[in-house]
Amino acid sequence: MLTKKESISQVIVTAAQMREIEGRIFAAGMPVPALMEKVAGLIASRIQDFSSNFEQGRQREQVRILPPFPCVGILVGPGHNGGDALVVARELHFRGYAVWVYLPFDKLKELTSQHLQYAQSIGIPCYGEIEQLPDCDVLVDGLFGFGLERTITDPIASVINQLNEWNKPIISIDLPSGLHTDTGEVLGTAIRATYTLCLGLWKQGLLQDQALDYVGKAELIDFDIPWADVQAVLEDVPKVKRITPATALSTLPLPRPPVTHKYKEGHLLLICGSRRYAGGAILTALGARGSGVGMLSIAVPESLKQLLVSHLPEALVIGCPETESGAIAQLQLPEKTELSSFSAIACGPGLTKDATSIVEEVLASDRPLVLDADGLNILAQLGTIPTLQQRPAVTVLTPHTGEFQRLFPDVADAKHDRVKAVQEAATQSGAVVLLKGARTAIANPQGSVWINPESTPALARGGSGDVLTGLLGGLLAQVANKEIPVEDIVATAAWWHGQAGILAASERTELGVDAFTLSQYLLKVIVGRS
Ligand SMILES: NC(=O)C1=CN([C@@H]2O[C@H](COP(=O)(O)OP(=O)(O)OC[C@H]3O[C@@H](n4cnc5c(N)ncnc54)[C@H](OP(=O)(O)O)[C@@H]3O)[C@@H](O)[C@H]2O)[C@@H](O)CC1
Ligand SMILES: Nc1ncnc2c1ncn2[C@@H]1O[C@H](COP(=O)(O)OP(=O)(O)O)[C@@H](O)[C@H]1O
Ligand SMILES: [K+]
Repeated sequence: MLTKKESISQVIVTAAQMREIEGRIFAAGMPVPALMEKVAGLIASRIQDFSSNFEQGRQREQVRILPPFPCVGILVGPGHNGGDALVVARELHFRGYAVWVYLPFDKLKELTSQHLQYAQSIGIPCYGEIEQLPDCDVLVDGLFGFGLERTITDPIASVINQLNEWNKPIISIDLPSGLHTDTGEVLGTAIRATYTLCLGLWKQGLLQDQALDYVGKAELIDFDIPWADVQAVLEDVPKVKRITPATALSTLPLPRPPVTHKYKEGHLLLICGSRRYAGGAILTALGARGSGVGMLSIAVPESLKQLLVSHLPEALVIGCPETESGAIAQLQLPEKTELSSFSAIACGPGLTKDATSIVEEVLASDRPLVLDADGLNILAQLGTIPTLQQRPAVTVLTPHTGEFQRLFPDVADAKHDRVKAVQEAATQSGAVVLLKGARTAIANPQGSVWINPESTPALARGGSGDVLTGLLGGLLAQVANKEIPVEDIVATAAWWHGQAGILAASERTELGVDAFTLSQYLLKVIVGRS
């Protein structure tokens, strides 16, 4: 059972949903100015943390950017994001900071205008021209929040560009001004934040790949939104959620029952590799090993059998007849073994496109199936995505953006709105779809989405996807008979994979996480945590 705090930290909303949730809070009697006061008070305290902890040595990593009592420049927009910023300015002023306000707008919302009047009355300098601005240590960005709907044009666009060029740390309130709240698209131009303090609930745009260059380090400022209001608004819509450690760890097949045997702990069949791509088969198998799966069988071309045995002595390696090009020509399973003997099948890494008949064969099986890499390219060529709906077991597709576009050419651009794209692909295909990226997104056919909120560019490296395929196949095999939604298992694999990358990068730098090393870090992620 998740605590309320954990549940809140999973929720992802669009601007329209956030507005509806806030509308309910106001309708229930919470005054708008009181909520702004509460939220901005929390922001001011967090900013104070960033500098005061510098002396106390707490949260060192977060505060390295700010000296004690930095001079703070506050950027104020016309709406309530600007209102928040003015309350922050007032609070920091009273707490002893040197503060100035920059307000490049004439027309303000009523509440924002009142806060401006008061800020001026207590002597906070307010400027309207960028040329007038004094130096400062940090900028607080309250230009636009979730109310931004139109493209930013000059003169504000050029103001934002100039402020970015100052190269100061910038703390954005709610989201970096200029980003679309839902898609993360840059609307003309946007503030490049060092930190984003997202208010109340995670905004979807902050978890879209195209926003990440602007978001910096993001954290949630929880201002006690009643859970009942969140539920009421999100009740009938497909949920978009962040994968958190609590949910991922609770999906792991741990602890094992005391009385069990290897086949009860899942039997995974991997079908991978070719003479040309031998390494992909090894990496996939190492990913599967990392999952703890009870029994691992690996079908590879005959000429790769010895190589696989030498790397994975515990696996049953099945050498298959090969095509002239060195791809698997035919699945030759051991006697009395059928595809239906396995708990799950993962197929694709390193196959080449010459293994078409193999992909057809696994698609015709009644087993949970993960298709990746050439498995996906072959599926796209076969044009049989519509038949996935009729498979008696789940199909999981794990494309990167290129593979995604080949598989789903009529789904709107996967670069523009990855959440919508992955939802459409899953609904269209009846498969669970994992769209790889910096913020990997996973959707089920009903449109529910998980997003992995943490990863590392260290994973942008050949072979790391193979490790994920093996890990995912191994997890699926272990929990195939349990009542866990498949998308939760896929999300757990994505989280585990990302965390292994983060851990490896923290010890070895982002250049030190080759795919083999990544596979060796899988175990370290869960030791002591589950
Ligand atoms: N609801 C609450 O009380 C709470 C809300 N909170 C805070 O409020 C924020 C949302 O506030 P918001 O709705 O006022 O919108 P916001 O993001 O400040 O900007 C909209 C303004 O910008 C203007 N504008 C738009 N596009 C433009 C463009 N391209 N170029 C120029 N102008 C443009 C637009 O003007 P208009 O469209 O009317 O011309 C409008 O005036 C939210 O992110 C959070 O920080 C928290 O305090 C918690 C309580
Ligand atoms: N910039 C990034 N940040 C975080 N994760 C990334 C990034 N780039 C790639 N990844 C992850 O690395 C993996 C790459 O997989 P893939 O493209 O299939 O590689 P390969 O086919 O070489 O194994 C995916 O899990 C993806 O989510
Ligand atoms: K902002």
